[in-house]
Amino acid sequence: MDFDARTNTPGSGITGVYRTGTISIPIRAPQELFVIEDFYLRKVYGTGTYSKVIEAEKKETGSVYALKIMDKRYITKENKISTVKLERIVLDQMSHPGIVKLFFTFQDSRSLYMGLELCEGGELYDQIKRKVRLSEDETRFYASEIIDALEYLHGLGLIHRDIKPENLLLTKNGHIKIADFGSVKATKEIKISIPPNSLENKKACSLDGTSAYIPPEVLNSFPPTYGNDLWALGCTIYQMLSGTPPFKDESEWLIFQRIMARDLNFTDVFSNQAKDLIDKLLDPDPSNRLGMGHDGYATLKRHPFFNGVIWENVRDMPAPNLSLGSCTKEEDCRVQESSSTWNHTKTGNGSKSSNHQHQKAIQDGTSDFVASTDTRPYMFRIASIDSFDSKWQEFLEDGESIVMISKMKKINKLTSKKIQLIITDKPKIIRIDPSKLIAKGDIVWSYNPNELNVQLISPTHFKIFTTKKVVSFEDVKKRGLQWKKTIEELQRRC
Ligand SMILES: Nc1ncnc2c1ncn2[C@@H]1O[C@H](COP(=O)(O)OP(=O)(O)OP(=O)(O)O)[C@@H](O)[C@H]1O
Repeated sequence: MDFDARTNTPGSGITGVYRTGTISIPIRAPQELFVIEDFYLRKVYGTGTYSKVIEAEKKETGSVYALKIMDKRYITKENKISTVKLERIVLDQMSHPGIVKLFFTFQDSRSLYMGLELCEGGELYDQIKRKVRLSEDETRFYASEIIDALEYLHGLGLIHRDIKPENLLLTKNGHIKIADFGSVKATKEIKISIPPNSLENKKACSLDGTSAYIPPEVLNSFPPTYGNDLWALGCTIYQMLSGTPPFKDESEWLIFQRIMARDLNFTDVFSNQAKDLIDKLLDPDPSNRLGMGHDGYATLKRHPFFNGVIWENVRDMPAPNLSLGSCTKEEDCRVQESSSTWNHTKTGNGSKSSNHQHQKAIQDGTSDFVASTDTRPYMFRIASIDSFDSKWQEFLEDGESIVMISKMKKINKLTSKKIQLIITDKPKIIRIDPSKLIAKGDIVWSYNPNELNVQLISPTHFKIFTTKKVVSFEDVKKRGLQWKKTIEELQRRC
């Protein structure tokens, strides 16, 4: 990541240039030469798969931000560099009251930092949980603000791909801001500058998003469309009104079955208008969903559920009262403002933990936040992320990219072995011993499903059949279906 923070174009709001290959993208939020000690670190707002978000006050100015701290080791190990770059570039160029703002970035040897607009009201998810379910007026308010922001996002040619109540944050005044652009996808209609290759459909066959909000066409490996976000909006509106998402079950596998079967049930809490709106957003055909027609969002906004909403001034509507949690100061997990830096290793299973889980972990002493002192010279601490080569690159040929990668167990009759399974866009299925970093041989690729196919035994167990052998795997992250779909999609590309 090559960034010239000193380039300043007066009057344009542009404060620097992001260089990627031969392309230069003007950027507004500069990469600063800050260090973590420049901030008072306060409440932990949440943890993501490879990040934590902490309230941080800049000591010098008193300005308060949501500091998103991302673990470089994890980003490189899981091949997320391009994802993080795209999120940063996209956030930088958006300007809408319904989308969280990026103010600056900086980095040290361990982490990348994004200084984001703080959303003190927490997640919409917490509001739903605390109130059990939201009234139709409250739902209308939040849905209108989400639609306003989605219309802007789609108008720029971007698909969010992870719309859900956890990624819809609230300001202290109770207004919605869409956050977490880690799954964002640029379409061919893109109207902002993005790094080269971001349009390549490398991940078309991967299951991005959160299981309960994934639309059926994504489970069927179709490329993403704006319709993905409209399906997720339908699920979110359902969840606001009833307290739970429409497709829920004990495992991801069972949730997917319900989505595919469109097993949608409405209880008495739904008015006819709400039912009709949700039904039309959860249309199995993405091109039929409200908001996807030739007049774009107009039909969606005209739906009777939104009667009375003045779309031109949607952000001026009075927000519902926030139901605030009973966070005590002790739970606030305040951290000392000493010259500490943070050892932010990835959280256990990579899943997101809520503030409460995290605060409990801190009380239990099991938090993965450990104060430490980085004694390395400053120049080392501002090394660019591009200098951190992914350890898997050596197993790839020039120009070959990873489509999917998982750590799992290869099950033999009596034993099992840890293995890193990688599938590339070549396509090639590579097995690597993750501790010795030695290639354990490829699984012979074939475009013919009679010669290579995947059988799903359970969400965690799957077998890859080739003409020569059968290899059995256990993926504790339950990505068996994802592996099956990915292999099948790559076979279809032939
Ligand atoms: N600007 C913000 N203000 C307040 N809280 C925030 C902000 N951004 C994120 N959070 C909180 O931090 C949590 C983690 O956010 P983060 O973006 O790091 O993870 P994520 O990308 O949502 O997770 P994952 O990578 O697993 O999808 C969010 O769910 C949210 O509760």
